[in-house]
Amino acid sequence: MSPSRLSNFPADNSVPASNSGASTPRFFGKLNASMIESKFLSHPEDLGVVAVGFSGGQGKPGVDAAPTALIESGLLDQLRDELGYNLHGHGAVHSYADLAPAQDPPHRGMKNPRAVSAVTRQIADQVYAQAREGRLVLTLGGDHSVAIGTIAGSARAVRERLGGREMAVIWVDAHADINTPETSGSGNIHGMPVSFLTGLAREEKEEFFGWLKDEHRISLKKLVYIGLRDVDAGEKRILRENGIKAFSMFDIDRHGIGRVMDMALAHIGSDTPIHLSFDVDALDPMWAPSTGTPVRGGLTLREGDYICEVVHQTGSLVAVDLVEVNPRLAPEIEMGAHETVRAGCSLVRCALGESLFTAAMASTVTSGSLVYERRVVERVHKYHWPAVQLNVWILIMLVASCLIIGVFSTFIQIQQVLLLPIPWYFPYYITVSALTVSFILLLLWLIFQRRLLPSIVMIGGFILFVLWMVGLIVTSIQLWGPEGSVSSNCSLFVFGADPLPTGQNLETLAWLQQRGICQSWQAVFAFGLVGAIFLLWIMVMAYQVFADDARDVGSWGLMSGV
Ligand SMILES: NC(=[NH2+])NCCC[C@H](N)C(=O)O
Repeated sequence: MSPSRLSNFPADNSVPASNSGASTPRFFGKLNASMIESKFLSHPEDLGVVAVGFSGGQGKPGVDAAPTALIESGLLDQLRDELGYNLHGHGAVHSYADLAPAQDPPHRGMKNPRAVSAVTRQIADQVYAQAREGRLVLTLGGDHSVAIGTIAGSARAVRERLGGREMAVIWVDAHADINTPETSGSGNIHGMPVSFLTGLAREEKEEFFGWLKDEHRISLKKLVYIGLRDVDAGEKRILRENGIKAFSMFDIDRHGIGRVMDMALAHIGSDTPIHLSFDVDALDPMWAPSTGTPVRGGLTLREGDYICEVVHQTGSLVAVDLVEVNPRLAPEIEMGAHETVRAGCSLVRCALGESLFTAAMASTVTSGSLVYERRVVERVHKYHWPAVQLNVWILIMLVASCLIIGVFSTFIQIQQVLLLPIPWYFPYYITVSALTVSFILLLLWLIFQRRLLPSIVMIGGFILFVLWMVGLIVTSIQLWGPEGSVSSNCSLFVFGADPLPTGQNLETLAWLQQRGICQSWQAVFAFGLVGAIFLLWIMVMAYQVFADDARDVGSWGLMSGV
């Protein structure tokens, strides 16, 4: 993070706001909004802009001045002149002063509940009105409570336009903002929007977010966090209990932003519209100091830009929020507000396709139909097999298989010596047992390679279980079947022989041999039964290992750093 990185900015961004449009080299002309084909927008070249000058979701004044600061720094001009969007609804920064209630005492501990509810309701309508037209919607906040409105509005429009389809949300933030009124320590609603949007927090009364209906809500399964590093205890519990996909700064350090985004987008899938809600405090205060709740150890500006770029490249983007820029804060940091606004502009331009514009201009080979394939995602699984149980299973199955092989090989020999035919199930059971031994060897090899996949174990276990059951049933029929059953012969002639032959003579030897055969039958049955049960057990074990993984990967399980 050398200061020289600052010089990476396009030159036009450092010129004072209002001339930035004029400073654009003329030959750029007006290009198509984006080189990426939009999957869900009918008018991707149209950008609905909602500028929200609202700060009631938290206590620090100034965040309501952000839209004006962003616009004055030339953001909208750049979107129109350089990225080629047709802007809609960008005429005014809304202050929602008319919605301020005369009195607004706390409700369930929430501060300014009536004001935030009324304003977000109005924002929902504004965003919906733009999104309904099949436009991309950009909301400039405001504090993060405004996302109650933006997401409610775009979720509703997506459902309506795309036949009830659900929308995913990528929430880039240092905070999870998923407190319920009851878990919140501050009472600030900018720490609660996600709980209202997912239905974790609910209210009947219209004036306290009772206007949020199912059509406005998003599923907890379609929510992905990126950049978390300051999560309240109650929020951690909510994330864990609901298995919410969350990539903390720890995950970004470990895997890198590239892999984290691959995993995040793989979770969402390529067939789901995406709403990107970007809180500028996800960036490290080094890049964005002027924000209400800065937390050190955040994203670099480049990482933030990258997130926006790859989300744009999916072609699934339907709406973008940029919130929590507060130009009045961090006056002690030289150019702090300017830098924060600049960072915000950079994020928005990336989300709206700037890098592609640059890439296409710079490339000598790409044409207008530049398409970025999303890389095939390789998910990292960490399966936790119960070591002791697995070892016991392997040992017992080995013993059972070897015993059955031994017994039936002996039986075959005996039949041969006695010149009797060999029944089919002798070689059958030997084959099944040999297969079991091979399966165990395969498992051992996979364990050694650290690639023991539950699916392999489940499929193998199931096939062997079926084969093994056939053997077990045939043995039972031989033992207790209707005619000349082994069991009754044994108890009658062998165990029940009266008097028991004794002494060193052929009769005694023959009796001993017969007793051995009878006992072998019993052992085969016993181990056949044990084997079948153990094969069931390994399938259950594999299923549990699989289920544990599904709960862990990429969700709170990876977030040991928070
Ligand atoms: N959007 C934000 N900056 N949120 C900060 C939330 C901080 C804290 N978790 C709270 O509930 O108050």
